[in-house]
Amino acid sequence: MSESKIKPSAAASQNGRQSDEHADVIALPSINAGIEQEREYVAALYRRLDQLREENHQQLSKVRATGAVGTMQNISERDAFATMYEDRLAQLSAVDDRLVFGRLDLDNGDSRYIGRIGLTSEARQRLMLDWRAPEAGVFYQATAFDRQGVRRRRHLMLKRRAVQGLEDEVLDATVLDEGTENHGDGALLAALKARRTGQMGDIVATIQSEQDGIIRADRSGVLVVQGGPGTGKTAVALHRAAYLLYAHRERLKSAGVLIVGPNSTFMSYIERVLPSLGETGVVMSSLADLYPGVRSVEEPDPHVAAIKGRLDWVQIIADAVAHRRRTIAQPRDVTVEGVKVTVTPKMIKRGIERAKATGKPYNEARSTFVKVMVREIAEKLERILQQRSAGNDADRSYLDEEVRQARDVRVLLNLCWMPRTPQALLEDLFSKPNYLADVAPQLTKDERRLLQRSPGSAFTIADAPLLDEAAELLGDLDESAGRDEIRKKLSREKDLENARKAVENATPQLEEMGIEGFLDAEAVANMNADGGQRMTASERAGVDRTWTYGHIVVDEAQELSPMQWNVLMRRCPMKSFTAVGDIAQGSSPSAASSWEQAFAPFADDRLRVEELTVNYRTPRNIVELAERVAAANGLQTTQLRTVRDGEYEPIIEHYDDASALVTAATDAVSAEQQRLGEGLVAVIAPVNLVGGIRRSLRNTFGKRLGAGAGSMAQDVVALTADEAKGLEFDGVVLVEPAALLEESNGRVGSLYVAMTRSTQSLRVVASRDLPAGF
Ligand SMILES: Nc1ncnc2c1ncn2[C@@H]1O[C@H](COP(=O)(O)OP(=O)(O)OP(=O)(O)O)[C@@H](O)[C@H]1O
Repeated sequence: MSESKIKPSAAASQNGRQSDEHADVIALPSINAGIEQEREYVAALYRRLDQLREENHQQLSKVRATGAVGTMQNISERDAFATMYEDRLAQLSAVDDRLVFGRLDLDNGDSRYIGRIGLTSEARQRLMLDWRAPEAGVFYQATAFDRQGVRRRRHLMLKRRAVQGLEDEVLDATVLDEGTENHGDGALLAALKARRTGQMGDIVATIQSEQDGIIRADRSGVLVVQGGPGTGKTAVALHRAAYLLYAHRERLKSAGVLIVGPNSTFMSYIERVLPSLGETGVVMSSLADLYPGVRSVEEPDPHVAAIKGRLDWVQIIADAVAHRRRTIAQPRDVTVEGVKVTVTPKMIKRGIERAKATGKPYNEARSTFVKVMVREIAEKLERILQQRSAGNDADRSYLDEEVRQARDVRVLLNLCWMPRTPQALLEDLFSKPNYLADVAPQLTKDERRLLQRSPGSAFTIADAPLLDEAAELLGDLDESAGRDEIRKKLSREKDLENARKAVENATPQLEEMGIEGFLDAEAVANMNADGGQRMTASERAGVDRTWTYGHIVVDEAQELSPMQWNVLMRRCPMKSFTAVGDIAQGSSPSAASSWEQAFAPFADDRLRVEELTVNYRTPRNIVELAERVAAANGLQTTQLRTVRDGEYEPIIEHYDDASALVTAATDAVSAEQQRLGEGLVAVIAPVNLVGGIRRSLRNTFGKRLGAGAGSMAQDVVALTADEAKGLEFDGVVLVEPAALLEESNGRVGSLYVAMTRSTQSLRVVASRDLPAGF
């Protein structure tokens, strides 16, 4: 370990709050410290961060240098520790930007700094609290009416590592007499007005009290966060994931947390938030990736998506699987080694019943069926052979294998109990109309016709939950899978035991390095599993369909179909969920009309609904327009309070000719960029126009045209209303709202979503009459 010590700053020593006897004790600046003293303290925090990094780095090099020698246990311990140091290094780097953001001064004279992670000095003096620690909660919760022992809350506003400003909220008036000034909510406003980058940022410095209550809410049951656009639902959901990982690290680190969002653009948009909060081990999945191993495409027909979303499929798939098992109507002869053996319907029925009685999934039970049938046929064959050889008792132990290999037998057993993959089962269902008709009487003839498609068609997002359901009932195709499971379980128990010992041995040293609680036996064992392939829990969970998570966070939850919920419920049998969304923004064909309805089949008694009511994103003038349009088209929205009035009035441009729209949209982007000075501008357009608009934007803006949510360097994007879901931009150009309304079959949800994506300005470009409410 390095010998460097953090020296108290001159300024900090002068105010004398802490003794200077120990070289590595850092004195806290006094309550009326100015920016210079805070800078000194912040610099000391960064020195400690750098020191920890250096120590981790050295440990990692040391561990790596030991090479692959020693016992298996030594090697797996070494790998586990290497992974741990790598993870810790990644965490220490990810929190570098704006490491600390707050300070609390309390009635009892104590001061606490609040930051992205907890830090202590080498002498175990607490330097900074993790924002998720129980004692840090008052930073977000204290108000002038309910001070909770807080005299003053100070926001430290950093750019990277540099303190750029301070903002004080004095909750105890006597502090004002000590010369401190009181300010409003400048830190929040500065965050809200900041230029958007195409990547969501964290809000850890300015979480509001209603949001904090949700973030720290109990883990059990289903917590639904209902809120209009821009109320911080996504932000709250991600901070809650980070909070739960901190508060329940033991359990969640090994089981993992899954975050589900609507599409891959959205997943990339939010992917940096958790690392910036010091958390890297979560699994992110869009609805398209719900079934590991199958990359599904959009479902082109919304009617088909609606049909496939119904919970009826649980029964349909069960019947479809059962239908693949059948007896024979008449006895059948099979030839083994030139001898004819008659297989009766009764024998097959007995075999099926015995296999079903194992309670195993279809493919796994099939091996019992095969075993039983092979034995019965072999016995019959043996009797025939005995008769032929007049009771001569030859060794006939080879007969089972002969029977198993016989072509006739294989054909017959496959006919009665065909091994099936989920993909093949679904392909059959959708390409064989009679099969579907047999097993899906719940669907009308027209509905079944809509589902028909040719074999080999790509699987769609709406198929993923059906594949999952089928996989659950079919089980593993590989007959040795059961044995593998047992082997894996035994070796895991051994891994866990080894890991426990390793962690115990290393704990004192780790604590000194500030890695307390960062590692548990379960996590080490996971790293050791899979033949030394170092997979973390999240990596394993992401590829394993049967993995069950400790908690699942679902964004845009109003869009999920009952079948999609069905998959997620299976992935978290504890039913520990955070689902955030807005019923009014629902646009998918299976969108829920109430949260109670969405969860009724799964968790109705464990449902808690919390509401967020302040729109932090969109200025008042744009929100009012969006709410007017929603109301005029029959959509009930909750009235939102807004934080800002809006500097720019919405502009509406009308063109006589639809052919002018592409150029008009391109010009509108330039006009918005001029109006805003700088910023990320998105064109949100009907599906049939967006391609042409992209081409035109490419001609005008070249490389500045970005894909997805945009980026710092790419400040122009063009998206459909669906793609824009959950994203935000400094300026929005909305093209032909009447067509946006039409393409979602008159449901105004998508148009409402599109209108509320802007943080600054909105410009509408239209050739047709505007929908009611404009
Ligand atoms: N407490 C806060 N401090 C700073 N910014 C905040 C805060 N709460 C929300 N925001 C910002 O408001 C914007 C909207 O947040 P978010 O995307 O989480 O809202 P949402 O409710 O999910 O919106 P939508 O339903 O429209 O997609 C984001 O830029 C977010 O960073």
